[in-house]
Amino acid sequence: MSIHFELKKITTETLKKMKVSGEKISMLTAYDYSMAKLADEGGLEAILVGDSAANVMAGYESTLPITLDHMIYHAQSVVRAVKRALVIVDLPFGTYQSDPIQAYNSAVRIMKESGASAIKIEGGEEIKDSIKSILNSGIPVMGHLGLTPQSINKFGSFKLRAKELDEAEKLISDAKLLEKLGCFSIVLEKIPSDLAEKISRELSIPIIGIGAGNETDGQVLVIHDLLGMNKDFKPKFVRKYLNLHEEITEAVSQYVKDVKSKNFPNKEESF
Ligand SMILES: Nc1nc(=O)c2c([nH]1)NC[C@@H]1CN(c3ccc(C(=O)N[C@@H](CCC(=O)O)C(=O)O)cc3)CN21
Ligand SMILES: CC(C)C(=O)C(=O)O
Ligand SMILES: [Mg+2]
Repeated sequence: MSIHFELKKITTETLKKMKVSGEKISMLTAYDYSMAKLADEGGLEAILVGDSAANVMAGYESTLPITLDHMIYHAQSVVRAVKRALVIVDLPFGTYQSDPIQAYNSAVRIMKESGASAIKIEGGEEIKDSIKSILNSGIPVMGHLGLTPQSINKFGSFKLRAKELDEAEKLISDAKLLEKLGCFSIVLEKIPSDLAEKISRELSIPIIGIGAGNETDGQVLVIHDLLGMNKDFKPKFVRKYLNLHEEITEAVSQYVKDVKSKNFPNKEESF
């Protein structure tokens, strides 16, 4: 299969134009050089260095433990691989909520040390001063509303968000606020499809959904989920395009067999 898209760097403006023209935006996560290269060559518009690295890369139960230093390390690896996609980096838990100066310092470190093009930040009204201060320094900001995993200890579960009217109204007003502040895009996670559709229609910035139906302006998934690398994580919103868990464990056990039987290495593989 050949790469038939234009090899031109995607910008936040490209995503805004795609919304206007009705072309859907595809985004996946990546945390390391090899996977980011594959993702970029597959033709994604955006690559998210998600704080889901805490789960996927480091095996933590939640996204809370990952540090700014860890996120910068992942972002540096991804930036070295990517030629075309827009690289966006999650601000991790505890690096932006206390005040606008903390948020500014964290976002500036990511941009300075990784070379990424934008940051993503979880929350609405509560963190508006932090978002403003990042935007004021010229850093593009992507919002993230609905199921915000850094607040899992407040929510208590990964259940559908904004099912009830009061939470849906708060989400709509938060989304409008993020647009007004100047965010270039918003991720909506695990909310009813009709609510995500309404917000996508009412706002002029691109809305990227995960578990938010197919009427948003684009979609995002964790790449390991789409590749079927983790047997145990299968929420309803994931579509598995490969079953790499099976492929890889089978390859490894074939290798084990070959080593034990001295089938590997053979003459051609030896000096
Ligand atoms: N591998 C991976 N994929 C993700 O999409 C992801 C992460 N990790 N880590 C950070 C957050 C956490 N996310 C999550 C986690 C769980 C559900 C979820 O639906 N969990 C349950 C249902 C929980 C319930 O209804 O009570 C499930 O069906 O697996 C959704 C998003 C999304 N993010
Ligand atoms: C699932 C996406 C939106 C995310 O925030 C992450 O991977 O950290
Ligand atoms: Mg995240």
